[in-house]
Parts: sequence; C-alpha cells; structure tokens
Amino acid sequence: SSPTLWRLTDLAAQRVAIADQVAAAKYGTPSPIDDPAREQQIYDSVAARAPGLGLDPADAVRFFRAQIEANKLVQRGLYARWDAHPDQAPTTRPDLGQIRPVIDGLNTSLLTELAATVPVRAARSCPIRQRVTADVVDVLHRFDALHARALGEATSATCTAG
Ligand SMILES: O=C(O)C(=O)C[C@]1(C(=O)O)C=C[C@@H](O)C=C1
Repeated sequence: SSPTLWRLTDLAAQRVAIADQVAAAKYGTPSPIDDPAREQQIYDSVAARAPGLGLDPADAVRFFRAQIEANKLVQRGLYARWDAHPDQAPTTRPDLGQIRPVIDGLNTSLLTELAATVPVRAARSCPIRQRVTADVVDVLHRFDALHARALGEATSATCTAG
C-alpha cells in the first residue's frame, strides 16, 4: 500500500487524459457528453465494491463523482475548442466501446488506490500534499490549462478530513 498520493493522482490524471479520446469519439455524433446511465453503472459498481476494500461507499462515490465531472469538463472544453477552431478537431473517430474498458480499468485501479490511501487522505496535511502532488503531475503529463483545471476538479474530493 502506498503512503503517498502520487499513484492516486497519476491515475486521476490518466482518467483526465482519456477524456480527449471520449470527446473525439462523441464529437459530431448524436451521442451527448452526459450519459447518466453509464454514470449510474459506475457509481453502483463503486458502491458495491467499496465495503470489501474497507471504504465507505458514500465517500468512494463522492470521489468518483469528481472524476466524472472532471472528465466532462475536459470534453466540454474540447468541444468549445473544436467548434471555435475546426482545424483542431479530430479527423478520426475512436470507438467508445474500446475506450470504456480502459476507463473501467482505471476505475478499478483508482478504487484500489483509494483504499491504500485512507490514512493520508484523512490526515490534516492532505490538502497541501494533494495540491503539491497535482501541480507536479500536471507538469509530468504536460497538461494544458483545461486539463490542469480538470485534474484540480478530479482531486477536489481526495481529502476526507475537515
Ligand atoms: O463513457 C462515457 O460516455 C463518458 O463520457 C465518460 C464518463 C466518465 O467519466 O466515466 C463521463 C461522462 C458520461 O456521463 C459518462 C461517463
């Protein structure tokens, strides 16, 4: 088990990054960014698995709500960018059916890491640790302002104290 927020934050960053592919899969199609049925499926799965990992289901769901909001923030930002600059819009359309299993894998890893970080997430030092960790992960992933803002959103529910 990891005593730091590095792995959790890197996984959240991977989930933010994959939103680019989700947006490219949906842009210019009738599929809306928001898919409440898919979200509910994720929340149900997370809530069902949480107790077995020693996690409070409501806490785990709260964390995943932030991951999904962050993902949608990126998708909306990219849509706006692509509408304004059609030359930057994707020229190939990835298959959402191939992206979601990758997201499922990230969700499982995030849940495992959530369980491994219960003490550090409950510590009084969590907010400052999370801020510093997210700043470094932004750099490592070479995130632009949109993706950095999304990682900030994704990590907003990491700390459980306070
Ligand atoms: O799977 C999708 O369709 C996504 O857009 C990804 C995602 C997610 O973050 O998991 C985000 C928004 C949708 O409402 C459902 C799920």
